[in-house]
Amino acid sequence: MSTKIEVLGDQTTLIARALELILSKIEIAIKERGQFTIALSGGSTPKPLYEAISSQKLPWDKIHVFWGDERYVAPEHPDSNQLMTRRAWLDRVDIGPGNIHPIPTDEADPAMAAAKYERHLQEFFHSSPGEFPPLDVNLLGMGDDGHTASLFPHTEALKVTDKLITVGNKDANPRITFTYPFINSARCVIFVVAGANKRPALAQVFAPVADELTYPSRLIQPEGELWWLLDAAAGSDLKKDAG
Ligand SMILES: O=C1O[C@H](COP(=O)(O)O)[C@@H](O)[C@H](O)[C@H]1O
Repeated sequence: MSTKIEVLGDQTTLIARALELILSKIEIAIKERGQFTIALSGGSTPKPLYEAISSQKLPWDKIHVFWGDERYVAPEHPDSNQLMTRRAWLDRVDIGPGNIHPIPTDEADPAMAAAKYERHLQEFFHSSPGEFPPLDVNLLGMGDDGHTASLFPHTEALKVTDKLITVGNKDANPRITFTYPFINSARCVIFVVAGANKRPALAQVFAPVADELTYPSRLIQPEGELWWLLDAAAGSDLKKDAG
């Protein structure tokens, strides 16, 4: 694993750097493998990034978009990560429906939806149960409690290591989420984190010793590249080079 931490001045610089990095990964992936696969994060931080991506001229037919987590709500619900992404990015570009891979939220039981998305990923990547196929980029945010995707502190989802997708839990509300081993199988994981409220959790995520069940973002240790892109409000206490 190679870890790079970049502390950017403000949110505009942070988003510009995230865009630059993603564009470089798109170019490499399409050149080397003919397509680019990305899993997106939800929350508020990535919205301007998605807007910035939507203004690029890209080979949309070669780009496949997945989500790393989703609230268990209908796609038109204001809390839906899919809705936010569609409004900020996907509805603004000429990307075909076959390239958009939303997390299903219409099963009677969230566990059935998780299993359905897992099967969809296995079909897309031609992988077998137990295999962890690599996405080109897994974009992540981090909550001020140290959660990432919908891997919340001290929840059952943190124990799931034999699946790609599982059911997360936020204040007794189900969510669908990538498991941490699946996130770790990505070629490149990019955290984009902004705001002073993230500082205490970041200090624990980068501490030499801390509990992974309390700070789930510590579980993200991909074999490939790991990038932490932080604005100064979030990251000014951190050293820029983790080796
Ligand atoms: O709950 C969520 O929040 C995290 C962080 O969101 P942010 O608003 O602080 O940027 C996000 O990564 C995750 O996808 C989302 O479901």
